[in-house]
Amino acid sequence: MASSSLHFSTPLRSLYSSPSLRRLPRIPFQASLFSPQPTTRKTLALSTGISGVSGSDSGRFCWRAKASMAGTTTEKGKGKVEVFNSEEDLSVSLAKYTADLANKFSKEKGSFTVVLSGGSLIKSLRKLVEPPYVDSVDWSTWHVFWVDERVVPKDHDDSNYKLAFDGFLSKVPILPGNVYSINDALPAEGAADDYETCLKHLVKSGVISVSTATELPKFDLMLLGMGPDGHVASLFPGHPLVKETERWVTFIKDSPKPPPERITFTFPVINASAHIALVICGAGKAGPVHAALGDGQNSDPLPVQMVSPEGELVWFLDKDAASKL
Ligand SMILES: O=C1O[C@H](COP(=O)(O)O)[C@@H](O)[C@H](O)[C@H]1O
Repeated sequence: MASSSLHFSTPLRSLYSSPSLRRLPRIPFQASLFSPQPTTRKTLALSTGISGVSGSDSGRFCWRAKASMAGTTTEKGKGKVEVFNSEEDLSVSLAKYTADLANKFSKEKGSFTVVLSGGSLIKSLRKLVEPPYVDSVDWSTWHVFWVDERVVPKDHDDSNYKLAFDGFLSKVPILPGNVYSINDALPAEGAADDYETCLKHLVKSGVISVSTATELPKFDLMLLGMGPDGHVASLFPGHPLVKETERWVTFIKDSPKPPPERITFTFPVINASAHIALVICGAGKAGPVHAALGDGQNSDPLPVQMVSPEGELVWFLDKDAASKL
């Protein structure tokens, strides 16, 4: 198959050349991150020292949209929400969440498929490449994908691959052949086609699970960021691509956020996921967070409001991002 993984022309590519597809990745944990906590207000409850969570998580708050509901689950479709005192606390918890899921899936099926975003998410993954996880995770089972990528060379500063490589992938022993980056030698449309073909091959070979409900690829975990305008992946508010239902991977040439040319997973694929972590920090993102998790309704939902996985949705928010809740 002519996968983008075969086309490593930059120095970085040589690190990940693969006999078959273009890949790279690896992790473990799972658990009761969201053990029931007493709430003190009807719509917003903050508590610390959640049972079953390590001391390093002591800065985490537990927020529930509906205090009347049992457990920590928010309103149907909105997922579980965790609010942290700081981005530092969030990154500690995100590392444990990711590592535990990797461990669970690796034990169950011998592999862990994880999808990365670009942007600030990669910095928030930094605890995963530190002890204890850097040594305890079985990185050999990891398969790494990107929910979106900018159509630039892999060694370009705008490349989501480069961002992930520099901040994460270069620090852990994920197998180069298990890292699936886009073919940066192709134009946007070709790169999207190529990546979709790559996914289809991996579904056929059993590397990526399949949703029995939709027959779409079902990734074990998607780690999504969100822009200040409420975009996720490269699906922007008001852009027709948010309504794409046929393609698994598509392209955009008029991204409102530079660079203009990108490829992106579509919502049907995003929402077929077994787990999605929405990782959002900063006061500049409080508006879209409020639109998604507050009590109000908007007739034209932001892309972040269209994230609704088959499986579990968990919001990892710092207190600034949650400040309007
Ligand atoms: O352009 C992009 O932006 C979003 C959000 O980035 P952030 O820096 O505001 O967290 C990111 O999730 C996406 O992958 C990226 O291509």
